[in-house]
Amino acid sequence: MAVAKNLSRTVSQLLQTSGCGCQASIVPVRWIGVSPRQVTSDVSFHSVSFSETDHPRVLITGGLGQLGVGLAKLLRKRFGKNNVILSDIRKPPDHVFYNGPFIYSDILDYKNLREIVVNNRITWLFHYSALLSAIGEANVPLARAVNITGLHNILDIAAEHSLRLFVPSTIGAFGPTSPRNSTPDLCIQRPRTIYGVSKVHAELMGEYYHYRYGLDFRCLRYPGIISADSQPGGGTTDYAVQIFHDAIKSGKFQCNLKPDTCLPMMYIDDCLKATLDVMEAPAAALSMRTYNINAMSFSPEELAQEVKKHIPELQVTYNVDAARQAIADSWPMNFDDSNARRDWGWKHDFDLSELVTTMFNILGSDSRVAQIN
Ligand SMILES: NC(=O)c1ccc[n+]([C@@H]2O[C@H](COP(=O)([O-])OP(=O)(O)OC[C@H]3O[C@@H](n4cnc5c(N)ncnc54)[C@H](O)[C@@H]3O)[C@@H](O)[C@H]2O)c1
Ligand SMILES: C[C@@H](O)[C@H](N)C(=O)O
Repeated sequence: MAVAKNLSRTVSQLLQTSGCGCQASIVPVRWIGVSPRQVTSDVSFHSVSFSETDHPRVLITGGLGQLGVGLAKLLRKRFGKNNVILSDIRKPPDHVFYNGPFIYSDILDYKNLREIVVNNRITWLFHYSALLSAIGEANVPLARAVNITGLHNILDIAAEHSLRLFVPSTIGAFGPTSPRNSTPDLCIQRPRTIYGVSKVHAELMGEYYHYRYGLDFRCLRYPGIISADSQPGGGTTDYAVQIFHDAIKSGKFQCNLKPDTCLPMMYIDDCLKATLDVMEAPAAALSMRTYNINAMSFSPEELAQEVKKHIPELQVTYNVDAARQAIADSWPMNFDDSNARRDWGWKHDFDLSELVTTMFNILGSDSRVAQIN
């Protein structure tokens, strides 16, 4: 009886304790032995710390996708080139390899991850590795491994080494039973894709580690992100990037979503700015650990109208992909990001017309360069 009472007191204390009050001694440490390439025994695994005046030492996983290279550029400007390490399982192109530290890292290899964090004295981790919505449905076992098992590795490493951890979530973490117009931070989340399920899992696990072990977990739910100099990696919102490339190349675009499919979207600079801002926000400002962020919502039809202001001869046709359409129909149409705006001052800079003009400024100058060469 006494044991049961003690146990229930301990559990309720844990549930009430804020993340910051947790003890390091209860951090889950996986003992997996020492790899031959690992650091020598006189180095303390728990010596990594940085004061507010130091720059963080950053690792980005899955850094060669649509968002990672841009994030590394932004963080290197702020914290110094050598303080930001990009990693991925793919071979980096020259312009990435020669522009700052790059390292091979498979997030499914726990030992290797730990070695990288220890040897490089990492203090902040941005976890970008994932299989996105459409490609995840095409390979569920791989998506489950990368998005769920990989995340478990990241969480344990981050808790063990007291890292500040950023994990992006997505509009895809909501489903057909969530309010779609608009979708608040806290509401029912029953996504129907492995991508969405894995992202809800990431949100909940990150928050659990925060309250249970004091992990400094920070998470933003990104809308569909639009960028000019990096290609999307197999998502449902990819059409909104492809239209620019096809408009410039051929003046024709075949859209795989219905013309009136409205989804939240954002220009990459806003997305990366929000990511850095939430990581730099004082912990006391964060009333939650997972926030929606938003900039605009539009449909393919509305985007095409805006693109035609720059390329009036553009011809758009629709050849709907049933799988992608079903995903899009289950996602938010509008995203309520009022908590992020209130708590840490989130504010987007790009609306639809600025986004389209910026895309053509970048892609237009690129294509002119290509023609000259
Ligand atoms: N791009 C968007 O519109 C968008 C929107 C919402 C959320 N997000 C999230 O932001 C993050 C980055 O998105 P992105 O668009 O750059 O994704 P992406 O698909 O373009 O890139 C993901 C990267 O993960 C890497 N990867 C795959 N398996 C790996 C493994 N085992 N180990 C290490 N790396 C591995 C891939 O090689 C790839 O470079 C993802 O978590 C994604 O869910 C993106
Ligand atoms: C929305 C986002 O998570 C991604 N661009 C996808 O479509 O899968």
